[in-house]
Amino acid sequence: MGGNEVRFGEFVAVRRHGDRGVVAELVLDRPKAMNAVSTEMARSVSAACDALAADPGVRIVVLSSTHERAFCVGADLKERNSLSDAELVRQRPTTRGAYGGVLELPMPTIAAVHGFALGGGFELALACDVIVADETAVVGLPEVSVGVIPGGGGTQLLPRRVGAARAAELIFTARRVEAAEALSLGLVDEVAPAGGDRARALELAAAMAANSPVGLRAAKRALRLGHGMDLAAGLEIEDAAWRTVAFSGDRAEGVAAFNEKRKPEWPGE
Ligand SMILES: CCCCCCCCCCCCC[C@H](O)CC(=O)SCCNC(=O)CCNC(=O)[C@H](O)C(C)(C)COP(=O)(O)OP(=O)(O)OC[C@H]1O[C@@H](n2cnc3c(N)ncnc32)[C@H](O)[C@@H]1OP(=O)(O)O
Repeated sequence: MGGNEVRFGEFVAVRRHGDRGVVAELVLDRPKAMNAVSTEMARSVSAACDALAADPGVRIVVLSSTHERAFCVGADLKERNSLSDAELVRQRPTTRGAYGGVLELPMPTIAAVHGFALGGGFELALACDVIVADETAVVGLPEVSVGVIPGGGGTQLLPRRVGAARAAELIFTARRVEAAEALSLGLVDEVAPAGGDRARALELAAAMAANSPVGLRAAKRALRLGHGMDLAAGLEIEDAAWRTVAFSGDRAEGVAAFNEKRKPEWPGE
């Protein structure tokens, strides 16, 4: 891939975009296996997420793929075929680290999906806040067709996106959903022209990254923690998040910049 990137193992890279690299792109780069999530790949995704979460200079993360026909095809079924039961159990915390790592990134995340995003591949996208697809995207949770269940958060994240009944239909039928229907069902949030998912995701990321990094992270906390709560409890979550920005340098700079009619220079604290 070249350019300004940091590699995490053989199959994952992080590239930085924008002035001061405020947008980080976490790139799935295992083209020989359509980005199937092996133990090694999960370890690398987990390590990349740990590094991004700890970097205050990263305002937005975009999850993308170098494979021409796939975002990610899910768990590595070849590797799984060779694992003993004990090895499968031993391997799960590593894979959990990858899915939990993406889900728990403290800054807004955008998945750029083209081609196949199936099983654990779509679950990685579901762990992001926004999913930008292109016209070639085909998404789904086919796990029950191979004798397992969506084990990367899909049984919990999908209903939160499309409702319990539609999530049940999609998981029980194991069917694949093409881009136009995926958009109509709310499985993805935008559909760009074929080949345009990454460019659109980076464009969206740049627009978000122009805003206060403190505000972005506090708003994500409120959205994530409050989702599904009753209104009173959710408002308490919002109040707690508000307190983390109310006395921040970003708030002072944002208000001053507005009144001085200039672009803010966010201190990020
Ligand atoms: C959020 C917090 C949660 C915390 C808990 C987290 C716990 C962590 C553990 C969970 C991990 C996720 C688990 C997940 O839910 C389970 C799964 O993902 S099961 C797998 C689901 N995926 C699939 O079923 C897709 C399988 N593949 C296909 O259907 C087809 O390959 C295709 C993608 C539709 C493409 O079809 P074709 O174009 O015809 O191409 P081929 O089929 O010939 O494939 C090309 C080449 O790629 C290999 N390949 C494809 N998919 C996989 C795969 N999943 N694993 C390994 N290899 C794959 C295929 O074998 C071919 O290889 P070749 O034969 O050429 O060597």
